[in-house]
Formats: sequence, structure tokens, C-alpha cells
Amino acid sequence: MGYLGRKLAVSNRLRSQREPVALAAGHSPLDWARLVASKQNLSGVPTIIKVSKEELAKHNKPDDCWMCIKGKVYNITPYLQFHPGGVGDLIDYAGQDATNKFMETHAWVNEEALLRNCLVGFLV
Ligand code: HEM
Repeated sequence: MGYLGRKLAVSNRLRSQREPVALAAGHSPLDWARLVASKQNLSGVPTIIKVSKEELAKHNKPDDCWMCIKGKVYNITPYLQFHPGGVGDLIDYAGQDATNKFMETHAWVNEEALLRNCLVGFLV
């Protein structure tokens, strides 16, 4: 099975087990893409920083939510309402390294591109 076939198989498996998530008006993937294209800094920090595990752990609330994926720490707060998988699943990983869960769920998702405006820095 090729890449797209695999993506479809995993995607269908996830969908068959879940109710589709209703995204609020103005929070479609296209709306998020527009925000990314605007190049607005959504990270909450003026410049990229080094983040310790302890610091990461402090940002564990919806209105102050950092998450590490593949060594990069992102401010997920602006993205929460846009996540096609819903807020609930995402918030479980607030202040944590979500790499394993992310890869299990949707290895095909390009988080570096989607979250480039949300980059806080690097986990050290
Ligand atoms: C913060 C980084 C994340 C980003 C940028 C992200 C992005 C996305 C995107 C773009 C989709 C749609 C994928 C597709 O249809 O092909 C999706 C779906 C999903 N995400 Fe995430 N995700 C993130 C983290 C997580 C985490 C940590 C979980 C934990 C469980 C999760 C759970 C899900 C689920 C279950 C779906 C499937 C929703 C469905 O098809 O009904 N995601 N995510």
C-alpha cells in the first residue's frame, strides 16, 4: 500500500471510531491556513527561546498551553479551537511532549508548517 493508501486507512480507522469534531465557525483548516499565511507571531514570545522540561510543564492550561513535538515547543493556545481532532484530546498533552501520540495519531500531519507562527523554541 502506498503513502496515500496508508493515510486513508489510518484516517478511516480513526474516523470510524469517533464522532466527527464540530469546529466553531471561523475555525476551519482554511481559516487557520490564512492565519499562518499572515505571518502573525502567535507564539507569545518575542523571540525563539530554549525551554526546559520544567518550564514546559508550567504552560499546562488552555489559555497558556505549550506542547513539544519533535523537539520543538509550540504555543498551542491559538490552535486549540482549530484542531480537527478537537480540543479535548489536545489539552491532555498541555505542558508535555506529545510527539509519540502525535505520530501514532497522524504522522502525515506537517506540524512544522501548521504551527510555524506558534513556535516558542526548542526543548533542552
Ligand atoms: C499540536 C499538534 C497537533 C496538530 C498540528 C494536529 C493537527 C491535526 C490535523 C491537521 C488533523 C486532521 C488530519 C487529517 O484529517 O488528515 C488532526 C486530526 C486529529 N488529531 Fe491532531 N494535531 C495535533 C496534536 C494532536 C494530539 C496531541 C492528539 C492526541 C490525541 C491529536 C488527535 C487527533 C485526532 C484523534 C484526529 C482525528 C480527527 C478525525 O479525523 O476525526 N492531535 N490533527
